[in-house]
Amino acid sequence: MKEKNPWHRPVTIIITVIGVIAIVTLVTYGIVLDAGSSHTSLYIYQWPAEKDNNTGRVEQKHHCQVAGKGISSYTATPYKAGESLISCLKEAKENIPQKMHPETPLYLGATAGMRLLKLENSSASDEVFKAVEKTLRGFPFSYQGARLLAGQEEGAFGWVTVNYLDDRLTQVSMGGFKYTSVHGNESAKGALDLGGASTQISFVSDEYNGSESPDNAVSFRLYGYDYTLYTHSFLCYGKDQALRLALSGPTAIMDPCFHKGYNETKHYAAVYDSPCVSDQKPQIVSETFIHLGGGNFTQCQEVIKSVFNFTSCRYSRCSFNGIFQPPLQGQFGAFSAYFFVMNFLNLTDTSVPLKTVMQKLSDYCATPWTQVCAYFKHDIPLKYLAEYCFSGTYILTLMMEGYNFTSETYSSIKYIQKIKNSDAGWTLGYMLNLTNMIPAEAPDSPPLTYTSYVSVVTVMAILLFVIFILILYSLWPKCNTEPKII
Ligand SMILES: O=c1ccn([C@@H]2O[C@H](COP(=O)(O)OP(=O)(O)O)[C@@H](O)[C@H]2O)c(=O)[nH]1
Repeated sequence: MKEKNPWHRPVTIIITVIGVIAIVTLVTYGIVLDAGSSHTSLYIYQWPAEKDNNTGRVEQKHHCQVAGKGISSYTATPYKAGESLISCLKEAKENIPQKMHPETPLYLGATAGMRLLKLENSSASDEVFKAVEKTLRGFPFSYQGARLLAGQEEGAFGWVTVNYLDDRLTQVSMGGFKYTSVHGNESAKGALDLGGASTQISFVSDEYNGSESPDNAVSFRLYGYDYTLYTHSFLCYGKDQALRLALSGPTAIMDPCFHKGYNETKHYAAVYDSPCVSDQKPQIVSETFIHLGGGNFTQCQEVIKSVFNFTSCRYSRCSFNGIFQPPLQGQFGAFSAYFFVMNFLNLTDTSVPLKTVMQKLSDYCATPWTQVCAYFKHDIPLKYLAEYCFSGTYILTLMMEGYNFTSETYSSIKYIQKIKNSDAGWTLGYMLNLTNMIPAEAPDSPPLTYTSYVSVVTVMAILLFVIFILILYSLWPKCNTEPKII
């Protein structure tokens, strides 16, 4: 009889061990599309399958930016809103193993652009949603719906994302000794989100329990702690709509928020075709106007202040437009356009005194347009480049005048784009909520990141393998052993 190859057994063991690793490191995926006013982004999240529903740390695996404008811009040709998503959905197919496609939840949430479209033309908004749904259903994922997020949800889920990624929600227990690392109101971080059409502020305050202005309250129980979050979304106060608010009115032509030398002929329709400003359209025959830059930060601040209403407040305290806001508390993470703008302006360092930040922005606004263009035109589209003086001034005015930050509390704000490789924004919080991934009660074991989890499993598997080999070696029949004659 042919003698068995002695290497068969180790090979079998290696294959078994690899198989075990493959099973225990199975990954679950989720996809969320953020259909914003200016553009749509697709995010793929991943987490260890076996930690589903527990403390498994969800991480962003992939981000795809849909080409073109936001879905709300396709009112004339709604099917194109659906088609615009195809290339990112194809990318998602490539980034998620095929066998996982049917169990990968797919969500789309639309924000302020679609809120405005719904106000303006509800049937057009329905058509866009239908087109988008048709495309999403055509992909092999588990379609979970395309819907309009309320401003309050956008704010609250942004807050959940920031605090989840920052590990500010969990209670850690180690070696039987349970201690609270960071938790509750004292250490939760506020969230400031600036979009194109709306802006959100969300934070917990010891002085807010939801009894005053209950519409601003969202309550959660997360990892054993109760939170009553204050949140408000200001529709029309995203940076693109705020620019329209600032441009509208008789003083629009010489604009201090644009650089000196900026001179563009623009259509009135492009400014006024939004429900945020449509009632302010001037009664003039001309279709166009000349937009001239004045490059003056102080005057720009005055123009921007005029888009906020500080006169009426029926609560104990307000931010602006008669909206209640409790006293600011703790640290804040400012993301989305807050980051894009301040990063471009090189002003993300909030340890720099506010006075210096304002001086730098003032110098930037005073830079002639020809000089700005010559310096940046190869890297940044001119339309965006022209708006950074306005956007930076808007951000500082919104924070200081609108939300009541002071030169002392300005340093409590951190401009952030990503936390641990995941983008800050509402999408992760939305998915965590819909997949019930954050337990109401505290878990027993400390959470591991996916990478640490895989590392631990791999080290354990290698150890097991080494032990197997050692046992095998000790039991292996020794070929050179002399046969004993009894
Ligand atoms: O690299 C970028 C990407 C976006 N934006 C701006 O950030 C805002 C993002 O708005 P979005 O459409 O995401 O949000 P929504 O209005 O729906 O809240 C828009 O003003 C964009 O022009 C930017 O300045 N730089």
